[in-house]
Amino acid sequence: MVELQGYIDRIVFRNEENGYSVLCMKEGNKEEFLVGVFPDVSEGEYLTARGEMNVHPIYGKQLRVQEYEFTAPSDAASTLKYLSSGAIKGIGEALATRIVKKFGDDTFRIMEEEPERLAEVKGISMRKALEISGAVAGKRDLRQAMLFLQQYGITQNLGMKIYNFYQGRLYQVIRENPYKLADDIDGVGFRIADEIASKAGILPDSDFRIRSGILYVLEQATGQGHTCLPMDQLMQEARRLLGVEIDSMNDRIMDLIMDKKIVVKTKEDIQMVYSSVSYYTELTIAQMLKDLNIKDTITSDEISAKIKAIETEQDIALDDRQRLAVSEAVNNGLTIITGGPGTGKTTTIRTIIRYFEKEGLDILLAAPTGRAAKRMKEATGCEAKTVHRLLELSGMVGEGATSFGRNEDNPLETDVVIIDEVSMVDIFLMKSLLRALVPGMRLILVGDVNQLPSVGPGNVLRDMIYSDAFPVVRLEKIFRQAAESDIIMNAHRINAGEMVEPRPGSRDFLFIKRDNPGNIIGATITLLKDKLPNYVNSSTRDIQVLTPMRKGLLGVEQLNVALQEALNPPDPSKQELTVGSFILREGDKVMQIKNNYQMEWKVLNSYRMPLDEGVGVFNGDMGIVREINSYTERITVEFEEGRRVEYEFKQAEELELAYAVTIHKSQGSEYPAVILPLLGGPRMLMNRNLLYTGVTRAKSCVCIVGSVHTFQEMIANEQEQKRYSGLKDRIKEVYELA
Ligand SMILES: Nc1ncnc2c1ncn2[C@@H]1O[C@H](COP(=O)(O)OP(=O)(O)OP(=O)(O)O)[C@@H](O)[C@H]1O
Repeated sequence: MVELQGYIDRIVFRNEENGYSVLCMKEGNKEEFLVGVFPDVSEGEYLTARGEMNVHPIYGKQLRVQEYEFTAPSDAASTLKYLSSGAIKGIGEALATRIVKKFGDDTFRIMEEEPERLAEVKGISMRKALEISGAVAGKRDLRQAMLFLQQYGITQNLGMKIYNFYQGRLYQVIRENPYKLADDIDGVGFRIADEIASKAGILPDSDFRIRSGILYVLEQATGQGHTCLPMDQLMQEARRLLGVEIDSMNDRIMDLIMDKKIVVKTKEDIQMVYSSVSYYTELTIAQMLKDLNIKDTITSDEISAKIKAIETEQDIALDDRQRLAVSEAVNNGLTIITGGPGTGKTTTIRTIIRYFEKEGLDILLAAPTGRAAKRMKEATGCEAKTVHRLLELSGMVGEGATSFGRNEDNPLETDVVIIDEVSMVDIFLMKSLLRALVPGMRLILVGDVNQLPSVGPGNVLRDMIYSDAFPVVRLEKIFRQAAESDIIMNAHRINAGEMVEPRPGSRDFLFIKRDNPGNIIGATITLLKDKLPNYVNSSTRDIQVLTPMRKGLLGVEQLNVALQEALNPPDPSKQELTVGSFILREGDKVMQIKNNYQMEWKVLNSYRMPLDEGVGVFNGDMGIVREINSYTERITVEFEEGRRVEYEFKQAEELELAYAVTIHKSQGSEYPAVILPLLGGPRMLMNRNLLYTGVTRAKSCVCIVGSVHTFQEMIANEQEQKRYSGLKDRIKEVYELA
C-alpha cells in the first residue's frame, strides 16, 4: 500500500451520483492523481490517502485509493484555500477572504465550535452564520459516518448509499439490526449484512438474523425462478445458511407472516411459503385474467364465413385447429395458443391480425425480447415492440415495482393485444401487461409451453394452461414445408422422447462426433470461424454457441475464455478491463445478465446524433463492446438495433462474455446457426426440455459437437428442474375451481 499526502488542487472528474472522482493532489510542486470514490472531498482540503499505485497507459501514474482521511486546515493560508473552493455551501471566495482575515489560523475551530461568531464578519447575518454552521456540520456528519462505516469494512460507495438513506439513524441501524440494510439498500444482501452484523457483535441466533436469513433463502429461490418453496425445503436451506436449529426458526416464520413479509398456503398437505411480493403478484394476475376472460357472442357461422374469406384472399387453407384458434381469439377476451416449432403459430397470428383489421379494430403486437419482437414484425409485416416498450417503461425503480407509462390509469389504447413467445414472460411482466389492459380488450397469448420457463420468477404460460380456466388451442400439426426441416422434425421427436439418430446427409441438423473437451472446443472454433458463416450466410458473430452448463471445461465460463482467445485475441489497439474472473476487451460479444430498468440507451446516426432513445437493458440482451474508456471509466456496448449503452466500470459486473451462453439464457432468441457442445454433465440439468429449447433456437442449422450418447441421454431424461409457482392455484381459487 502506498500513502500520499497533500492538498487537493482540483477535481478532474466527478460523477455526482456515486462520488466516483479523479483528483489532482499537490504537495509542493509535485502533482499526483488519485482515483476512487470521494463523495465528500473538496478542492483545497488536505488529505492522507492510501491505496495501490497503478500506471494507466494514457494518463500515467495514479493512486487507486482504498482509504483516506482528512486533516482539518490548520493555518490561515490553507483555510483560505479550502473555503475559497466552494467546499462549504454559502461561502465564496470574497466571503472566505473576509472570514479568514478576521479569525486567521483559528478560523476552522471557530466554524466548528463557535459558528455564531461568524456573524462578527461584515456581511454575515446571524441567519447566514447558522446556515454556514449547518453546512459545516453536514460535512462533518458525513465524514464521521464514513469513518464509522469503514470499521465494518463498508466501502465508500456503499457507505454513501447507507448515509443517504438513514442519515443520523445509521449508527443505530448498524449496531442494533444491520439486517435492515438488506431490506432498504439496493446492493446489500443477506451476506453483506451478515458480515457487518458479525463485526457489530450480533449473535448468530438473534431474531433479526434468522428472519433475514429466511427471507434471503426465499429471495434466492425467486432468483432461480420459484415464486414459493415448500416449508421443509425452506427450513433446511435456512438452517444450512444460518447454522441454527429449525426449532428456533418456527417463531420467526410466525413473525414474518404477522409482518406480512411472507404468505403460507397449504397445497395437498404441503405448506408452501411465498414472499408477499410473489404471492400478491400471482394473485393479482389471477384476478385480472379472470376480469379479462369474457366471452363474446358472435355466432360461429359468422366467424367461419369471415375466416373463409381471408383464406381465399390470402390463398391458404388453415387446418381445423388453426381455424379454432382464430375463432377463439375473435370470441374471447383471453385466448392462449400454444404449439411447437413449425406448427403454424405465425400463420395463425397473421390470420387473426387480418380478421381484426377487416373489423376495423386496433391491434398491438409485442414479444418479451427485442429479437422475438423483430421476428414477429418480419413474420407479420406489422409493427411489433418489446413488451417493455409497449408498456412505455419509464426507468424507475426495480423488479416488482417497475414503473410503466401504461397502467390502470393510462391503459393501452387498442382493441387487441397479441403477445408472442409468452413462455418467457415472468410474473412481474405479466402483471404489468395486465395492468395496462381493460376488460373488453382482447388478449391473445402465443407461445410454446414446452420451452423452458421464463428466466424471471413464475411459470406463467404453463400455469395458465393447466388451470383449465381459459380457452387454450394447441397446434400440433407440422406443416409440409416445416416437415422438410430436420431441426423442426427432430425438435418434435426430442419433445416426444423419441430417439434421434444423427442422419449423415442432413442439411440442417449436423452431428460432429468428438470425445474430449479439447477436440470439441477445436471443432467449435473451426465451425465458427470457417465453416458455418458461409453455410448459413451469416457472420461469426451471429452464430451462437449454447451450452447447458456454467461450470466445467464445456461450461459457459471456460468456453468463453477459449472462444475469446480465438475470435477476439489481445491486440495493442484494443482496450481491456478485468471484470471479476474475466477480461473484457473492445470487440467482445457480451450479454447483460440482469434487468436494469434505469439504464439509458441511444441509437445514433452516422453524425452521432440521436435517432432514438429510451431506458432499460434486460437479462439476456446481447451486444458488442465498442469502447472501453479508462479515463471516464466507462464501457460503451452496442446492443441490437444499434442501441448504445454506457456502463460505468463498476457496473461491468452486469455484463458477461457471450461467445457461449447457457441454453437458459437463450430462450426466445433465434440464431441463424447454433452450436451445442455436449459431453456429459449433471443429470438434473441434462434433460429433454433443455435440449429441446437449445435445438429450437436455430433457424437454419444446428451443429451438435460431442457425444451421441450424451445427446440421447438428454432425450431420455424427462426429469425437469422443478419450478415452484402458485399462479395455477390462484387462478383456480379465483374461479372457485380449487
Ligand atoms: N395451414 C397451413 N397450410 C400449409 N402450410 C402452412 C399452414 N400453416 C403454416 N404453414 C407453413 O408451415 C410453416 C410453419 O408455419 P409458421 O411459421 O406459421 O409456424 P410457427 O409455429 O410460427 O413456427 P416457429 O415457431 O418455428 O416460427 C411455414 O412454412 C408455413 O407457411
